[in-house]
Amino acid sequence: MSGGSIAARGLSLAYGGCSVLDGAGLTAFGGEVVGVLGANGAGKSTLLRCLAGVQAADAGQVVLSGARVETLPPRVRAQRLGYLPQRPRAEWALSVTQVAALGRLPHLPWWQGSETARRAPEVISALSACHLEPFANRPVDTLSGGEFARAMLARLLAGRHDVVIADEPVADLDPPHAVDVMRILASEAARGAAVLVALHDLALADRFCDRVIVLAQGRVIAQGRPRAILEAGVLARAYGAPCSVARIDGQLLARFDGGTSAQDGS
Ligand SMILES: Nc1ncnc2c1ncn2[C@@H]1O[C@H](COP(=O)(O)OP(=O)(O)OP(=O)(O)O)[C@@H](O)[C@H]1O
Repeated sequence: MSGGSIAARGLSLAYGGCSVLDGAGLTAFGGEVVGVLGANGAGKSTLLRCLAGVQAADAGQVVLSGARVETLPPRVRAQRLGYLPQRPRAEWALSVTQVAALGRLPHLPWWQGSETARRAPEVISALSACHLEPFANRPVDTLSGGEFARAMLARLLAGRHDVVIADEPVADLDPPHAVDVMRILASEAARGAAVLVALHDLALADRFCDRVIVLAQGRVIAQGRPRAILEAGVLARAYGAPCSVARIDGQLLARFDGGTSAQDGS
């Protein structure tokens, strides 16, 4: 195992005096999938952006495999840490293979261009893992929402990072593809990566995460093994709604007042 890790300590951030992160901290070690949960606006994406080094916090530290993230040269950081934002965009109509190959560029010397990256075994296996072979030559701006999300995941996987951060990677996916993506993230952890994933699907979090971290109003209100944390009291606090929790045939069912969120995908 590569043994990457990422830790945040005391991250705070405010927009115009309005606190978004309030002393948030977490650690993810190589070999584990850590789910980041919380209501809309709880601060999940902001926390993950700070961890990825694409946004600076007002206070606090991020340590990537033992080094303060801001001290790492951008290329080294890009080699060690892969980040999939919540709503990734493609600015050009590159093919799916070209997009996946972008994930290899930090690992290649400057004189080897995108042609080398496109042929890299990491790119080919990432396309295969994301079931993208039929789309390999398609411009990404012709893909459906879920196909596009998988192409962006392939770019992330092609980087073979020590730390993988994915912000709601299953949001656009049908249930079987959502399960596939969680299995892929679990296999990233199995090869030694520390995986952090923001999720709204509580059943997938319960099934695939080794630990979960629950955010509310920019603070970590609970963390631990899913079976211990995903219970009615914590979820009601996190989502601000009465909640009951059952496990039927091992699958988590979280029912919120006003509707049932029969979490899909198991
Ligand atoms: N640039 C900004 N200016 C002002 N407020 C912002 C800005 N970016 C984020 N926020 C606010 O910060 C809070 C946290 O946003 P964030 O995107 O981190 O939440 P989230 O937990 O990822 O939510 P969701 O589940 O809806 O994706 C929200 O209330 C959001 O409106």
